[in-house]
Amino acid sequence: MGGKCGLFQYADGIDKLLMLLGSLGSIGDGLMTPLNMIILSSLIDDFGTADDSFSNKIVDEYALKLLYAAVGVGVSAFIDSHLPSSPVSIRLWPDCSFFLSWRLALVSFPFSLGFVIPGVAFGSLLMKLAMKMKDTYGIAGSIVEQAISSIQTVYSYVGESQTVSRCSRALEECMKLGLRQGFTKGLLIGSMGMVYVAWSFESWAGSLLVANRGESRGRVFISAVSLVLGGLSCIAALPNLSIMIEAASKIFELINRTPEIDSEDTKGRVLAYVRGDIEFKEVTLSYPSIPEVQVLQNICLKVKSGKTVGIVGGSGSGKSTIISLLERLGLVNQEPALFATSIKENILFGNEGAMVVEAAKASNAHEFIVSLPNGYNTHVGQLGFQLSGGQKQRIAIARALIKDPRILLPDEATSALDAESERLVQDAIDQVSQGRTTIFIAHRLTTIRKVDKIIVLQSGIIVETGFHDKLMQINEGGGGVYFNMVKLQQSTSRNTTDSPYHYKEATSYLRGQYDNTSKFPFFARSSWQNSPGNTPFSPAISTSYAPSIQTYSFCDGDYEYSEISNSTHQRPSTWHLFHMNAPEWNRALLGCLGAAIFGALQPAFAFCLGSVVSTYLINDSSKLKSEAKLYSLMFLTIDIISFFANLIQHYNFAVMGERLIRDCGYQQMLTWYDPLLEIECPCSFRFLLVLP
Ligand SMILES: Nc1ncnc2c1ncn2[C@@H]1O[C@H](COP(=O)(O)OP(=O)(O)OP(=O)(O)O)[C@@H](O)[C@H]1O
Repeated sequence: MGGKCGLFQYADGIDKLLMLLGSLGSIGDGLMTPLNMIILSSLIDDFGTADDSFSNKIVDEYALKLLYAAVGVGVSAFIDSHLPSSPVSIRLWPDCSFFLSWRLALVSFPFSLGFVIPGVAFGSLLMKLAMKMKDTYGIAGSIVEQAISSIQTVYSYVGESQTVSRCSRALEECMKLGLRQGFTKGLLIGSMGMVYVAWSFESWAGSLLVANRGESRGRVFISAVSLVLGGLSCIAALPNLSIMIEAASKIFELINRTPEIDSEDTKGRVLAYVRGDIEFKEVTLSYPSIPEVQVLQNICLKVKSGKTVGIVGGSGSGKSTIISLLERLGLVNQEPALFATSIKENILFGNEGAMVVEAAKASNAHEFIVSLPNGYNTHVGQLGFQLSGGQKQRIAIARALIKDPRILLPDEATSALDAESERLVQDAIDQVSQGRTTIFIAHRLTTIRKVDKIIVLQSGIIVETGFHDKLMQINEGGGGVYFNMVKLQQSTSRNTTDSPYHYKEATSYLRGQYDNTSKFPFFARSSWQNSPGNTPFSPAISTSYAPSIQTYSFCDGDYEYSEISNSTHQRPSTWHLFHMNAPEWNRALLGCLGAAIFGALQPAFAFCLGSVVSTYLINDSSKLKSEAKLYSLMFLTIDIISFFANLIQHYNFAVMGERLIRDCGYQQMLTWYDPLLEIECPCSFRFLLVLP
């Protein structure tokens, strides 16, 4: 344990001292109940043999003993680790029962295991179910998360019903697991009723020991109490122990992991000055996931410091792979990732105290930044969603520039932009690439006409090299690869400009097709134009729809919708909420019934337990035995009732809870389509009704 691989491998001296103090405290804390038990056993004996001499003096004596025990335990508990049940106390319970009455402890020991075994078995089953449920809820959650983060795409492809049904399928799976979990929980807590079986046996066996063997009444009774409590402590502590061991092994696995590429490794050559010359010498590369495919084959490429190179080629030809091999040198991605902070912080990333405005001016970003209400302090939002693609790219260029890289690698930086943004970004790149080695990847071949060298890639092989005019002159068999790419792009761009079929119309057409067939009322009114989700992008259109907003309620599996004012919506009446809960009434009643029965068993159990103590004090041994038998039978009856009461209670509440979670999740999916509505989800009221 204390060795290099043990549980305490990362503990220093202070940690070990604290753990030692904690352990000592734990021993003291664990002594509390056995000490009390020993004191109480004497008290019961003295009470049983009491005559008129059972005076205040004896009472004072026991009160003082208990006070001393309490002070000692209080001090120990203060320095204890405060685990719900420390291993020390578990260890002391059985010791105490053996000390008080070894015969009873010996014969009753199997009964203690009787409720430890089902506890451990059902407990681990519950744990497995909980892990499965976590994964399944994770799937449902990721569907929602993905849909929300790409809400515009979901809208424009009319993917609402598909997304809702995917999410509800995942939630159905969660519900099935939840029901199994409820049933197992019922079995687990029901099987805890084995504690009554232990009581049943111990009160009967104890009566025999008192009547036939003349054992001390107090010691026999308290020995039985210790045995039961010892078993219960085991059950309470086992999950803690297993969680501790499991957590420790996972943490150590993480700490001990040796990454293949260690970014903190100081070995290797550190260049004092990067001139900017790049050379690929017969580079061949395969990705580990597909080792048989050579993504780059025998690449030889020389770029002199300060020169510009353009890499072109079809999709999957290996352009980005070349750039990936050169990363960390000043990269401008296709989709630049901005951080959810201000523009200034984004530009400064990795280089505090640099000239932000100069970098923004050089990247053509200054003008648009100062036109924003908060200028350089404008928050760009998560991943920069509050900025246009071109604006993001110009900020990314400023960020790259601020590091003053010798090598700049713009990866299709202008591929997703309109003509005006493309011009601004291209100007920025042209400006900042002056005096730096720059390797462009561009799908729009017009952007690399002026570069010093163009590399044409096909399936990871360089098939042509040269500047634009030279490559355009290759005319073998209908032209070279680059020549054909340029021609194809020219004709495609002409066709696109001539086409009257615009994106918005295409989208409206697409939605119209689906809207007619949609089975959800939501989608019937959910057109591109009046969609509240579309508001930020088309305010003029959406305001004309604003006064009338629709909402939905989920009732007996059917959707109702009604028009309400967007400013006022009434809170539903309590009766209405009860009515909405109608499908759950029978489950709620059964669950409450189970809970009430189990609750009622506790006073019955307390009565039986108290009666057993009184019975042990009877001097007539045959009466003692017959009464003890009666209470023994009563404990058994309590056990059986408790098992079924718990099963009924936990299963029915699980059914109810899981249905509510499913419905709420489902309702949530419908609600988030309309960010403006802020409908209070009716199911949340149902939750509130259930939770108390
Ligand atoms: N991480 C990876 N694991 C396995 N294969 C990969 C990985 N990244 C890329 N590839 C494969 O390597 C090949 C080259 O990919 P690469 O991204 O370099 O092409 P590209 O020319 O940049 O394509 P595009 O123009 O579409 O971005 C492709 O066949 C791709 O499927």
